Amino acid sequence: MSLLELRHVSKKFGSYQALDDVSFSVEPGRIVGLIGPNGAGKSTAMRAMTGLMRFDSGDIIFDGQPVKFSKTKALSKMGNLIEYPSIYPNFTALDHMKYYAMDSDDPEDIQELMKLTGIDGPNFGKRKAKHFSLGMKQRLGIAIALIRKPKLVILDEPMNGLDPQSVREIRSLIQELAQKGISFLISSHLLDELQRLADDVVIINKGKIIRRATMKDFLSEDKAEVKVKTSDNQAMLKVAEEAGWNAKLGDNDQVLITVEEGVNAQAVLAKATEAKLDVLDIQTGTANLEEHLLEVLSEKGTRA
Ligand SMILES: Nc1ncnc2c1ncn2[C@@H]1O[C@H](COP(=O)(O)OP(=O)(O)OP(=O)(O)O)[C@@H](O)[C@H]1O
Repeated sequence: MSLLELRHVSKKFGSYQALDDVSFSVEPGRIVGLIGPNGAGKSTAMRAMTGLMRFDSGDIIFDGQPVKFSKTKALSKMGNLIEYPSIYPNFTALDHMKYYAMDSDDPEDIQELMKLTGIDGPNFGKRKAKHFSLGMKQRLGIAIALIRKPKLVILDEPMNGLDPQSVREIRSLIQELAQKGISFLISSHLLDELQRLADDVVIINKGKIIRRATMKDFLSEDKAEVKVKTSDNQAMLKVAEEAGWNAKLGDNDQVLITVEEGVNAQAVLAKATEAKLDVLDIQTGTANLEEHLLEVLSEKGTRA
């Protein structure tokens, strides 16, 4: 059974359709990336599924129970960092943990949790939150979200504003927690990061889900391409088109040619040489998440 399931969820703000028949699920122990351009409806969907916002129609089921606006029993097993837990400037990390544990009927062992999330180290100690870096606050936020022993943690842009070292640390923390069986639903603009982290992707645009897949399947949908840079890319494009190949100009001053039978780097090189073009660079590869995502969004004619 899915841990979280959205079934045909819709939400309008006035006449604006922010969520339009949204359905997707999060399976136990999976890290799911919720991806979409600005204004796509990611935060709205996250707020609906945590009971922070009313939705107009459809169902949201979490851990076997319907999610309704206002607190429900189910929500105690959902940790969310959408609306940040208040961080009090004069509290230490331990003060925060004690304070939020009081709120819970069955809190996780605080010392254990502080160790697990790395907020028990010398950097934290007696230091007050007003002196924490963004990365430290993010760790503390995750630790607070875990106090209620959640089965699902929802993170809206968890890597925002973090330096590369903190991004790495938060990534390994999430992976470690997922291995312990906690599911994550994460929205992020840092697609490289999601590519490394997420098991599944859900793509939303203009309030509609346009794709649900495992990250592996989503990336492998993308066809391999020969990426070639020559002394005259317009001429190279013409050569490729005359050969009947599927080719286009790429963003990065390259000609991109889809690999298919008889079309590979060697064949491209041969054609370029025949046309007396200097090949400056040639490589074969698949697009990354960002490139493939842009392609999917434009395919649907909904690119924002
Ligand atoms: N309370 C609100 N009242 C009116 N419109 C809203 C409200 N909240 C969100 N919207 C609109 O709904 C749409 C979806 O917003 P949402 O914040 O869910 O997008 P998002 O995918 O999270 O975007 P971003 O990546 O920019 O955070 C936007 O057009 C936004 O302006």
